[in-house]
Amino acid sequence: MTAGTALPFAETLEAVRALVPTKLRNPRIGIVCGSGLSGLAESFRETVLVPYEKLPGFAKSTVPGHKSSLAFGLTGKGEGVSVVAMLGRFHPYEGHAFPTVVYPIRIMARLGVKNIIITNAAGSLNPNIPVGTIVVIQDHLALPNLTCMNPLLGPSTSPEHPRFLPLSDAYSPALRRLLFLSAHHLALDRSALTEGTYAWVGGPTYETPAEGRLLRLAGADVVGMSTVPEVVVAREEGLNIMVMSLVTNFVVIPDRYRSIREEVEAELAGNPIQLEQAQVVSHEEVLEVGREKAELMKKLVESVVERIPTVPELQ
Ligand SMILES: O=P(O)(O)O[C@H]1O[C@H](CO)[C@@H](O)[C@H]1O
Ligand SMILES: Nc1nc2[nH]cnc2c(=O)[nH]1
Repeated sequence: MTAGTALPFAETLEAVRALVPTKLRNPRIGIVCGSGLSGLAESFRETVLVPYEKLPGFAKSTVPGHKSSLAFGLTGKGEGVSVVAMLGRFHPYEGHAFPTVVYPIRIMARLGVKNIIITNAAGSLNPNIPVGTIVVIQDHLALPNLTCMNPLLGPSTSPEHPRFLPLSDAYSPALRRLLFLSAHHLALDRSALTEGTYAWVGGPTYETPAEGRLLRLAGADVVGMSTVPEVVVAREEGLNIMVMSLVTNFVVIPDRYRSIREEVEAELAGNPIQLEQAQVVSHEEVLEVGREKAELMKKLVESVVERIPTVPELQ
């Protein structure tokens, strides 16, 4: 789908009606599983998996660590809470146009979702936020949005949606509060969960040291290649939003560059030196940390989901 193409909402909703039992098809809570985090839906009960290929308007996720299905199910104690999870998302760098990237969010909203928990894997730009930390996002910095790469570009999708959407209040304080309460009830170490700002970049290349430094200087704590288009559209659809970034690696920002000139001059002077080699990040490393922290992320998400029905402003 490209900007301006009519979106096949009616067909997608009809497919959900045909494939998902009544009890599960109008969830109030949506979850987006980031790289390596599809396990967030493993503890759902009565799960019905709907492959994206059966949903008109959906693409296929091509990134390792992203499955391509919606999982409908129940979570929490007693009767349980009805939820839907995206096992795999679409990123612009895969070649998907913005309307495709955010289409599942618009579908969730039309199914009845009011609260959305978006997860991702991200690189840390902040020396005080080590690998393995979960960062609840308080704000974002989206260089693409500032340069005419905004998911809301193009004709308005509906007269009900504001053309000029404010984003200063995008991240729900009530949901974030539930996350910290959950961390307390799960007796999580205080250092396991922190607050920060997410920088969205296009990818698929990881940052150069200079780019990492720029984002850090601009106030970002973590960086990734997803999430912000989903947040923007979820906000346009009127959803309450919480974003949890799992830090899977450090973005390499050396204090100083390795100087080849110094090395050559030292060698010529008979005192060879070898300065530190630059480190590099890999998607395998990203997925590995996702596996290590999957259980903790799942417990936190479950605990937040269970508490949402108790908060009047989230209904
Ligand atoms: O943001 P998610 O989808 O979790 O994935 C993150 O991990 C991938 C890079 O390793 C990128 O897609 C980045 O955005
Ligand atoms: N842009 C970006 N995305 C990531 N996703 C996981 N780690 C990273 C990273 O270091 N940079």
